[in-house]
Amino acid sequence: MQLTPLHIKGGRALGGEITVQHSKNAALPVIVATLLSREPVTLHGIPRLSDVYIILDLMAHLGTQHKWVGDNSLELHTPEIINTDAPYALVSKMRASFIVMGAILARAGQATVSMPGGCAWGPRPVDQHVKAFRALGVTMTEDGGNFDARREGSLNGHFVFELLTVGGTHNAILAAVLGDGVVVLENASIDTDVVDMVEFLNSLGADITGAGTNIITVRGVSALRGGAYTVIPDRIEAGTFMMLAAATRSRLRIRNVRPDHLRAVTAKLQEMGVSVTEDGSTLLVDATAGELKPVNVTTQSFPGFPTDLQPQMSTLLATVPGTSVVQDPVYPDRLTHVAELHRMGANITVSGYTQVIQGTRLHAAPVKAADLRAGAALFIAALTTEGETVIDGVQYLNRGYERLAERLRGIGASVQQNDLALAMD
Ligand SMILES: CC(=O)N[C@H]1[C@@H](OP(=O)(O)OP(=O)(O)OC[C@H]2O[C@@H](n3ccc(=O)[nH]c3=O)[C@H](O)[C@@H]2O)O[C@H](CO)[C@@H](O)[C@@H]1O
Ligand SMILES: C=C(OP(=O)(O)O)C(=O)O
Repeated sequence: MQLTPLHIKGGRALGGEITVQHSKNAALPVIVATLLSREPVTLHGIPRLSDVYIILDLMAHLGTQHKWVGDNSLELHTPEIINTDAPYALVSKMRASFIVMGAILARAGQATVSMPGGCAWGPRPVDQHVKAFRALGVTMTEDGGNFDARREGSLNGHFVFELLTVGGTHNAILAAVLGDGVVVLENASIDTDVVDMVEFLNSLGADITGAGTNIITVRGVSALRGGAYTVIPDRIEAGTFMMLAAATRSRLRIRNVRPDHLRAVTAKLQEMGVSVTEDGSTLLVDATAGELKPVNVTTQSFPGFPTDLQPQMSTLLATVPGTSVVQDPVYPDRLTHVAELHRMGANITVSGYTQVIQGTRLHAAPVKAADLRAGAALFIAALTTEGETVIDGVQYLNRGYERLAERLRGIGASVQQNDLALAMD
């Protein structure tokens, strides 16, 4: 859905407190994982985001009935899988939806899922998903832009991922939960979103051990029961607000945080001279005292510095005097924020996946988000500048930040939008 642009006037410090939503990237696989149970499941902490509506559309096609209960709780029930395909029209809207393959395969024995294709910042390969399925006994064929997966019996065996993949680990676990086989995944992702999905599945009766380590063992069970679960807080949204506080030289109290999910981010901000204090599930970020220092940042899989915070960090560093170097080997083409920041006066030179950033004072300009975290980078940049910045491409922000304009206004930001309505279910 096309949304009207955000009009942001910045250049002044923000203050007060902001509450972080629950995690988009944990909620999506947990929602998909409900496909494995015939019983009703209630999920709490589901952010009202366009990505969530897209996955719910896809699941409705597969046979899931859903009902929102209050603002952020969702009842889901999949008594039967009524279709075993995930068509291009639905998968292409959100590449992460490829993990429905594992869940459909587990429940129905066969799945046909459209190839996810590339995205605004480069290729999003699924070769590791496919290799894992094959190694575990699934017959995989490719035809007409679709992957077809079939299993005769239960999944069984070992697979060593060639690289750390969050979605690949989700997919392989989902495929192995039901049945009587034993699957061992080595070099598995230790990401918080993998751990959250496993804790959810185990709460329904799955038998998965080792989540949060590089070796995950899935022992098949005959069926899952229903239940209720609350998704973890969104560490990427929390990190975005931490960088917003630093970039606007503000003092912000950020609530509903798992500080242990943000250690790499906290350490980098502290290295820059930002004060970050933990108090239970609250972080106090204070960038009001003294000049900030430039730093070098390289993205890594969890627990390293997340690629999903790279554009926001690059923007913060674009405001810090001196030279910083930011490298994103996880997604080497994730650079759509750079040309837009240039329009705002940023001094960033790009070579491969390396940005060399000379800090300066940014100025307002009309800009356009081409993807979600580039959009986050732009609202941070806008809030550092005097004058009015108009940000187009707001539909990308609605993929990941719930009621953004309203919540930014709550910490003193001047953010206007004529039509903030999200697509409703
Ligand atoms: C909805 C969701 O949770 N998305 C997140 C998830 O995406 P996603 O799960 O798609 O990302 P992966 O962890 O799979 O990707 C990590 C790296 O592995 C590569 N790769 C991945 C799979 C594969 O089969 N082959 C391959 O080469 C990717 O190109 C990338 O370089 O983790 C990414 C990395 O933390 C985040 O940026 C995304 O926000
Ligand atoms: C890139 C992201 O999501 P996706 O993997 O769905 O594109 C993100 O959350 O920053």
